Amino acid sequence: MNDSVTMAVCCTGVQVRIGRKAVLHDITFGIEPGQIAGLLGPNGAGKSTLLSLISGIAPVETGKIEIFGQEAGEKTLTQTAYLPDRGKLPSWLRVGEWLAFAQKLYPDWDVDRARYLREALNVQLDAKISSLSRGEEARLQLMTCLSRSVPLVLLDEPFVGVDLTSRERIAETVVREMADGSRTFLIATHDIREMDQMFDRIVLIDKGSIVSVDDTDALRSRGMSVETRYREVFT
Ligand SMILES: Nc1ncnc2c1ncn2[C@@H]1O[C@H](COP(=O)(O)OP(=O)(O)OP(=O)(O)O)[C@@H](O)[C@H]1O
Repeated sequence: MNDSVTMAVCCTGVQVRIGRKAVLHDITFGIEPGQIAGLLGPNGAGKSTLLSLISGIAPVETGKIEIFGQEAGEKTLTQTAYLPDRGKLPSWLRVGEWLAFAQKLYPDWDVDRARYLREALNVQLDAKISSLSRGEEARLQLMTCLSRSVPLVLLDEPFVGVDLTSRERIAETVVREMADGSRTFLIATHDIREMDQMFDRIVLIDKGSIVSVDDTDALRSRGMSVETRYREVFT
């Protein structure tokens, strides 16, 4: 970890219990500004729980999470765009109506970027949200999230239900979106192959504990891909 820069995300000793179950244990890691980080691990590892805390919508009870040096919570909501794993869009609206609403809802909405993403992700404006397939709704949700010009983007399983070629196209689109290095991304995903080349850092988590944090340059210099590292740690 580079101590001379203010980290985009800095988690220190974060613990979470849900009921009697310990879900996160002593989570400590950092993501530097401009990095694209993958949060990877098996089902039930604690990825969604951790992302919701980093997003500021759920309170941190034990430990500390800082977003660009500020404690995660209400004040950092304007700095993060969060795509939750089970988010739902208002089904009674048409896509165009939803996007017009989102533009008013989010002061940081970037009209040009939204137009570019709508075309790149092939989002149809006149469809009713209730009539969208799971993959079409996932693309609309991703588009909504990426159209905001916040410095930190948190994506929880952005590709669920999305077919292979769309996934690859979205990965390319997301890369292009990310390429200027001005924004930091933390992405929880099981689609490691499509994202392999994008990650600068991977945070591997299992049973609520961080198992490893690796910079992908260092992995690649050892001849390892993200996938081979994942298999090494988890099998
Ligand atoms: N509301 C809840 N009540 C009880 N247990 C919960 C609750 N939410 C999460 N958990 C438990 O916390 C653990 C972590 O769940 P979480 O959804 O964060 O994992 P995940 O890594 O995102 O999993 P997946 O890859 O399957 O989406 C799981 O064991 C889950 O059963």
